[in-house]
Amino acid sequence: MSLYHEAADILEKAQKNGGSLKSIVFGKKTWKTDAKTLFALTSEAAKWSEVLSEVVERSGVLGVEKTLTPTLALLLTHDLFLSKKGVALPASHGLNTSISRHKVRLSAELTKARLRREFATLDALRAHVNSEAANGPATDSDSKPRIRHPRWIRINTLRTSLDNELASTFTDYTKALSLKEITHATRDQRIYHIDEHIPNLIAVVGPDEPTTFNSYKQGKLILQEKASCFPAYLLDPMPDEGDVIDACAAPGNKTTHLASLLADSGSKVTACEKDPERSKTLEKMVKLAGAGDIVTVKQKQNFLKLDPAAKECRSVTSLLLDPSCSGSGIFGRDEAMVTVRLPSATVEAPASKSKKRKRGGQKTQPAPEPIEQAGDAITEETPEQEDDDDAKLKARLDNLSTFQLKLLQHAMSFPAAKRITYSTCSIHAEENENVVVKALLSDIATSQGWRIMKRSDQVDGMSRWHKRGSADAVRTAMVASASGHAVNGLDAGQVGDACIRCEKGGEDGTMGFFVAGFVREGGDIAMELNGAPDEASDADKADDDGEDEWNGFSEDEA
Ligand SMILES: C[S@@+](CC[C@H](N)C(=O)[O-])C[C@H]1O[C@@H](n2cnc3c(N)ncnc32)[C@H](O)[C@@H]1O
Repeated sequence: MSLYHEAADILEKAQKNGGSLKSIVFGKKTWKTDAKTLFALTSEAAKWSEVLSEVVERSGVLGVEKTLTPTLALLLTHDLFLSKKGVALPASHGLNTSISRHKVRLSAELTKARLRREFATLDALRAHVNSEAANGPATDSDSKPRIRHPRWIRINTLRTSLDNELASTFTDYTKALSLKEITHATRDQRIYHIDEHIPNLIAVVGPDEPTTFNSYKQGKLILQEKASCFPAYLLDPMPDEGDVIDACAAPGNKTTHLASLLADSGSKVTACEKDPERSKTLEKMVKLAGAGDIVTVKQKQNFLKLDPAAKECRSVTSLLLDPSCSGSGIFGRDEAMVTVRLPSATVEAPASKSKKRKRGGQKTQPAPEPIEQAGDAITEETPEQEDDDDAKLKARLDNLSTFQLKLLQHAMSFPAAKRITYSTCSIHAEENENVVVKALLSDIATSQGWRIMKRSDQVDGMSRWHKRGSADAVRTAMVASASGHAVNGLDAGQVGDACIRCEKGGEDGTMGFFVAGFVREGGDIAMELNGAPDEASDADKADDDGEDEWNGFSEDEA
């Protein structure tokens, strides 16, 4: 398959499923073309897709060229006019000739498309297209104002304070009283909003790139999605109560958040990270955030192999568990605001309007709606890999949730633990409510008295958060687990209400996210300290066997 056929495949998938280009390209290892080349071409073509679809449709080439699918025509037109190297095929290649012989007609349509948009030169149009891709168009396809995804910035109180930053880094910014002012801001406005749920978190919009701020470079500001701040805040580690483990820690956003919550308390955080490369990033992040005195990084540490009965674990009263997941709740920085719009297959050549036909096996269909992939920088997990079919997705979710449950049960086996948070940036119930219900019904939970942290027992900002877990998903998991209709004496509605969800995109300005808290009343040492519980040994054994381990989507340090 050529570069263009593979690129067409990618764009069609992105357009059909709304998936991210990055995950489609890099989630598959069997491309014939170099993945970077494919990503470069498809992301450029996606940026230009609205203009080029118009050009291809109006030129009528699709009505006369049998070998060209709409997507191939768009890609080839892109390279013909907009790539420095031109079409990456020999001049005699069928695809090249099928587009090149319409160069004059296509060029005229490109000029008309530019003039309709009131740009005097192609360079001016290019600048506009690049800016729209970076910042998002001002309106949706139906001319409604587009919801902007804020940049969420956590003020690192280990190094600075909210007041200091507002008076320095954000001195040119105006305070917005509601998040809506941020999500509906115009592109040139500089505004901040102090979040009403998470202390020391602000939402920002403006033309400046926060990674260029000095405060960011000095570790005073941490770019962290709002939802990603929920787990440490929900865990609510009590100063002087005991120590905390961050079980799956890299790149370290939640680790440094925990450290800031525990500053001056005497309690310590142990951060485990299994992956060697990500361990280095974690170490760097902890240092930059000024959290080195509070956090001990255990590089290359598989959490499942940490012995809960070991002396170093006896003081651990809280655990934060944020394992690898499908990443289905997130969107990638690289494709923020990209719209994939493909030409309609039904367009006919002006000269032969009666000769309507299908091309390249592609079904004739109405012009597809643009798909927005709005997003912001996320560094903790890469976006979801595209699954070709439901069976593959199911298998992947089964694999992930088995691993996630194992980690959660291992966390429950720490003898002095009183609180655990479990979180994913997944939208799938399989990784969320299902795991929670299975964990609550497991032997380790029932024997050690683990319960769900009820909404009424949650820290203020989290009990006020409006979007809760799915009662239906909890009910389904209860029925599947043959537990009847209650867990911990709570019905599905109450367990669902104890779980917290965030929606991907929309007025909340969040990514798709899930978090649940677990508590153990009393929380006293409830087992023999010189022997790990059976579940832990089983987990270790499974890990040794290389089974049920998921390593798929955690490499993103971009
Ligand atoms: C979703 S990311 C964590 C993001 C992190 N909590 C943050 O907020 O920056 C999951 C991490 O867990 C690591 N991981 C996966 N399995 C692990 C295990 N068994 N033990 C320790 N780390 C693990 C992955 O390598 C990955 O870095």
